[in-house]
Amino acid sequence: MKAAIIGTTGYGGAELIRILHSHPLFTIKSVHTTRDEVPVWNEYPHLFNIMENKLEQINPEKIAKECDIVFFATPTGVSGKLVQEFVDKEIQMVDLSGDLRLRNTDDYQKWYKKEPVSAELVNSFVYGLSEWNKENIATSKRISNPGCYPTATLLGLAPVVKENMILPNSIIVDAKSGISGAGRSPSRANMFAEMSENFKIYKVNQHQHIPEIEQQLTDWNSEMQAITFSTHLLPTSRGIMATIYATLNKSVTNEQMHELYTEMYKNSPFVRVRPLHTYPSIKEVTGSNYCDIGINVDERTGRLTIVSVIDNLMKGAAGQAIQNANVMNGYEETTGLQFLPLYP
Ligand SMILES: NC(=O)C1=CN([C@@H]2O[C@H](COP(=O)(O)OP(=O)(O)OC[C@H]3O[C@@H](n4cnc5c(N)ncnc54)[C@H](OP(=O)(O)O)[C@@H]3O)[C@@H](O)[C@H]2O)C=CC1
Ligand SMILES: CC(=O)N[C@@H](CCC(=O)OP(=O)(O)O)C(=O)O
Repeated sequence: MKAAIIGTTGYGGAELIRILHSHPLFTIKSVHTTRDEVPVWNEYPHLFNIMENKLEQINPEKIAKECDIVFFATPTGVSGKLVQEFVDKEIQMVDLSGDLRLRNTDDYQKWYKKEPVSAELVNSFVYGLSEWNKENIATSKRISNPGCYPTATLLGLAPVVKENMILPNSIIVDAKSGISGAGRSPSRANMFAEMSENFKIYKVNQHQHIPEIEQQLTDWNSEMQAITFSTHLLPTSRGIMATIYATLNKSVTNEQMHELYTEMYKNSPFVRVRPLHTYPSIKEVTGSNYCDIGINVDERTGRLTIVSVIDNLMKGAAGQAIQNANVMNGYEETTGLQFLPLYP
């Protein structure tokens, strides 16, 4: 299948190139920009002598004629508009932004502070949390890829929320992300001198991923209530760790909880539930599409601690986008994604 990438010069676009370049079933037909039509390696010297493509302006007619699938690695507020230029065309779409995830368009307006696209357009996209929405992804041609923090958080919480094992108002998510999560556009807050040897909290109780996480939690279990969700910036390039706390609604042992997680993810090749009393670090998934999860039941407090780690650019963005494209096309979900974590 022939693929086009829009938003190529950003970090998500670069990661899509890294995966698609060696994918056996997709080839990169065209890569797009709103800036100069220069060879990709001008923008990304690490692709010198590897990728000959020139960046091209975005021409929806031409892209739809030449390609079978288009990936939008474009900012929120941009994707929603671009997608509308493709809806009347025969082409599969995978969008990495937040524009097509929230079914309640008032929520979008409130949390993103931008004009939403129509609910009809949002509803024509399937939410691409690959592990838990496979049937819908397989029969769709339009995927709205989850946010990076929601991916780590939701994969961590799914077993206990679906099995109704926690108090509905007790979820606290303490999440941390590497700086590439903020994209490639420079900002003062993300400069080396600001971020090296530093650790910051940001968007306190205001993060735009809160309604996305709550939407999925209540889809799974209508009892679920508002969550507390805090985001922090780590002085690393990649990686997300979500440390999640929730109060159990009954007495459960560590062994029972571990069995539940292992059972629920036994058919999910990218989710690795760690053995009891071992916990993942972000470096153990860097460069790969894995989400690694460690759990612990604190018998003293009756609370569950869940640690969920991903690479924000892989399982949190481009990796999951390709996983969804695989599922959408009936390919094995791991195709072209079997990267080992890059360690150390
Ligand atoms: N970084 C991450 O870890 C994650 C990102 N996401 C989401 O994925 C999307 C891409 O993220 P990321 O790669 O980090 O973002 P970047 O800011 O790094 O890149 C976005 C790219 O979009 C292109 N772009 C900007 N404005 C327009 C426009 N008006 N029309 C067309 N293209 C435009 C730019 O390319 P050019 O200037 O060449 O046109 C730019 O390089 C975002 O929506 C982000 O929220 C989701 C999960 C994780
Ligand atoms: C580290 C960092 O700044 N991360 C970004 C993730 C943004 C993102 O992925 O945006 P959408 O999913 O909403 O499109 C943030 O916290 O806003």
